[in-house]
Formats: sequence, structure tokens, C-alpha cells
Amino acid sequence: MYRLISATPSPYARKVRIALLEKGIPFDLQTEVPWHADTATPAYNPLEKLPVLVMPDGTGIYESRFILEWLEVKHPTPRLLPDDPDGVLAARQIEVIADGVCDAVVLLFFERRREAPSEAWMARQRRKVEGGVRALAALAGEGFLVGDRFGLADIAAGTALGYLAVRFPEFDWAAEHPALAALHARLEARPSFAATRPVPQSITETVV
Ligand SMILES: N[C@@H](CCC(=O)N[C@@H](CS(=O)(=O)O)C(=O)NCC(=O)O)C(=O)O
Repeated sequence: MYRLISATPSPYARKVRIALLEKGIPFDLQTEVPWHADTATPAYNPLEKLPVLVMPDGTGIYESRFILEWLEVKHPTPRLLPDDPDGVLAARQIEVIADGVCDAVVLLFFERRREAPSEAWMARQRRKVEGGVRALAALAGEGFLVGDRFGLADIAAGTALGYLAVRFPEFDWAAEHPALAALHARLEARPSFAATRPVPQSITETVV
């Protein structure tokens, strides 16, 4: 059985959790705080990050985009990528935007924990979050983000938007982007999203 090393707020781990659930792949969930000294990630990932998908033989793969690509290759049905190459590229481009929003939120979150946070640095990260959400909003319509089928693009965008509620709640993106908010509501109604709602975690060790 696979084991996924995850964290309750992690949007990157949530992408993998949702893909595993959508593909009906059984897995054990190992939830931890990757910022604490006792994290298991260094045993599998030289970058010391989760998610890590641990194989039955104990080896691990890491980096959410790679894990999702790996799952698409090893467990191709149901397919989470479009059938056409341009659709695949569009979905991957959306994942780049969504992950970039999450990256900026992480940097903003930890900057705020510094004794003397840099206002310039935080403003820069907020700009990236707002710009990324604007780019996603420009793609949101009545259906799913790419083609007529739920897939990777929706998983990436949905997990990024869900992460904002946990780490950047003061950004009222839904008021600015009603079509994106409606898509997000549709996605959060899916069992795979409902089962993986992000929850803040208590980080009690010094990180920055
Ligand atoms: N690009 C990576 C980012 C993963 C990442 O930043 N994970 C965080 C946890 S969380 O922010 O997703 O909750 C982590 O393990 N950070 C520990 C560290 O960076 O040392 C991915 O997509 O998997």
C-alpha cells in the first residue's frame, strides 16, 4: 500500500490526496509538521519537503507535480489530464499558476512570523497571490477549467484557493472573481475535496 506523508494545511499534499481519491487508489496517510525537527521528509526527500508518496518497498517520490505525473503514468484511469496535447499543456500551465500562488502564500506566512517582517517582501508576495488568482479567474467559466472534464487543473486551482482560506483569509478574492468562486464551490462539493479540507497546524518550533 502507498503511504502519503502529508500535513493538514498543505495544498501540495492535498493535490496528491485528491488525485489518489479520484483514482480510487488506497493509501495510508501519515500526517506531520514538516517544519519540526522530527519530520520524516529528509529520509525520502533531499529537499526536506512533503508531500512524499512512499512506495510499498519503502522508497519515496516527491514534489507534488512529479507525484501527480507519476500517478497519471502508473494509474492512468480515470485520466486527470485532457486527451489532447494542448489541453495537457493548458492544465500544466494552470498548475504552475496555482502552485506559484501557494509558494507566495508560504513565503508570506513565514515572513509574518519574523521579528521584523519586511513590508516590501510581503507586498511582493501579496502581489503574486493576487496576480495568480486573477490569472485563474480569467480562465474560469461555467464548467471545468480545461475542456469538459474535471482534472489536474481543477485540482491545482481548487487546492490553491482552499489554501488561501487557511493562510490568507483577509484576501477576499471571491468577491472580486465570482466565476472563480462558483467553480471553487463546485470543486469543494466533490467528495475528494470534502475529505481533504485544509486545517491549520500548530508550528511550535523555530522556523525563521
Ligand atoms: N514544490 C513543492 C512544495 C512542497 C512544500 O513546500 N511543502 C511544505 C509543507 S506545506 O507548505 O505544503 O504545508 C514543506 O514540506 N516545507 C518544509 C520545508 O520547506 O522545509 C511541492 O509541490 O511538493
